[in-house]
Amino acid sequence: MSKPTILVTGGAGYIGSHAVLALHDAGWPVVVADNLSNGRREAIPDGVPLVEVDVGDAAAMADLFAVHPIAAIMHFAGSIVVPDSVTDPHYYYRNNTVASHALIGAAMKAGIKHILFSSTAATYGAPETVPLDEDNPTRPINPYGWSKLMTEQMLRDIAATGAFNYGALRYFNVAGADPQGRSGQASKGATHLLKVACEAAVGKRSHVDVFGTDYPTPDGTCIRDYIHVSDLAAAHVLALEALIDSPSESFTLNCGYGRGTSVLEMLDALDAVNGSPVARVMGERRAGDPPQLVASNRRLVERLGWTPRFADTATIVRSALEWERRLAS
Ligand SMILES: NC(=O)c1ccc[n+]([C@@H]2O[C@H](COP(=O)([O-])OP(=O)(O)OC[C@H]3O[C@@H](n4cnc5c(N)ncnc54)[C@H](O)[C@@H]3O)[C@@H](O)[C@H]2O)c1
Ligand SMILES: O=c1ccn([C@@H]2O[C@H](COP(=O)(O)OP(=O)(O)O[C@H]3O[C@H](CO)[C@H](O)[C@H](O)[C@H]3O)[C@@H](O)[C@H]2O)c(=O)[nH]1
Repeated sequence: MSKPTILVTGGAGYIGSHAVLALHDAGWPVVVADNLSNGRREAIPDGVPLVEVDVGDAAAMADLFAVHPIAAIMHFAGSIVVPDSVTDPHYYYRNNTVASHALIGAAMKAGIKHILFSSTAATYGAPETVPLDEDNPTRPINPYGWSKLMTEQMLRDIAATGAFNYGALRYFNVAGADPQGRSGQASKGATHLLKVACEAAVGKRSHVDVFGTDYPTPDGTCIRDYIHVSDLAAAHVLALEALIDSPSESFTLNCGYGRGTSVLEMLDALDAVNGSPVARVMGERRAGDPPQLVASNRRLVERLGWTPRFADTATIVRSALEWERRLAS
């Protein structure tokens, strides 16, 4: 039987483009909705239609749904920089929460029955203990985390009426690039640690700043759970299948490896792969950074049968560096 068509919002962006590749590789028809505010047309494979649209524009989304027979939505579109959400919370609530509300309304009118949502470990705030399972209290410490948690709440309440089922995937720190070199992180003004460090490795920056060396961690720098973007994309395909197979069940799942890596450990791994050290400047803490975020992925593995393929830190770093070299060449 042929597969139904999936709408990927934000499919021209970093993670969304990897999900588009995973769907496309597995034979799912895909349509991308992206306003290209932070995405790249080149990230979308040939043959996949791109509709340039703001997902918060309900009328434009209704037009899209009238033209394309969409069975399910993977909703990646949104704004992602935590410090920006602190300086401009109004914009973050608009582009994340309000736009999602409009998209959900248009999807309901079009009779779409499955929504997979990009949520975040930022919904947990600054937890006292790790690893975190999905029942940990959600107490965001920045507007970005709140904007995502509010969207989760809308989905939960509306799904309870039977309108659709949904999956909320709470990503931990997404890193790396497509092992075949077809996509990677390309946005300008990058702020993510490995991306910034790879830019320094290829000479686009003079150094990488280490934000805080006095955290209560073994080496004093923050600990995160870095997940390879292609493993995350594979989890999305499994989650989509679960939503379609069990239309009365919704779920919230952490996406990480259950492994903590400090900032310095990540930079050491890059130096090893690069073969020469990237200059580091030890600096002050960055506002809003929790000391540690590590996932328990027990539910993800049990619920979806997810098996990571690219978890090795050197593999993550190598793919990110190769992509950065490709961008620089
Ligand atoms: N990168 C991470 O580590 C991380 C971690 C947790 C959650 N997430 C979530 O994953 C999703 C994707 O993140 P990413 O890192 O790929 O970011 P990204 O900026 O590369 O991709 C987001 C895409 O959405 C598009 N977009 C933004 N607002 C839009 C709008 N209103 N209408 C249409 N398109 C719009 C952008 O043009 C871009 O292509 C986001 O929702 C983000 O919050 C990311
Ligand atoms: O140049 C840099 C960039 C980052 N860091 C440090 O590296 C760690 C990771 O920072 P990132 O900016 O790469 O990622 P965050 O942990 O801040 O946030 C990411 O993961 C979160 C969930 O864990 C959210 O989902 C968010 O959207 C996503 O950007 C932090 O301790 C940060 O202080 C540096 O030392 N130098």
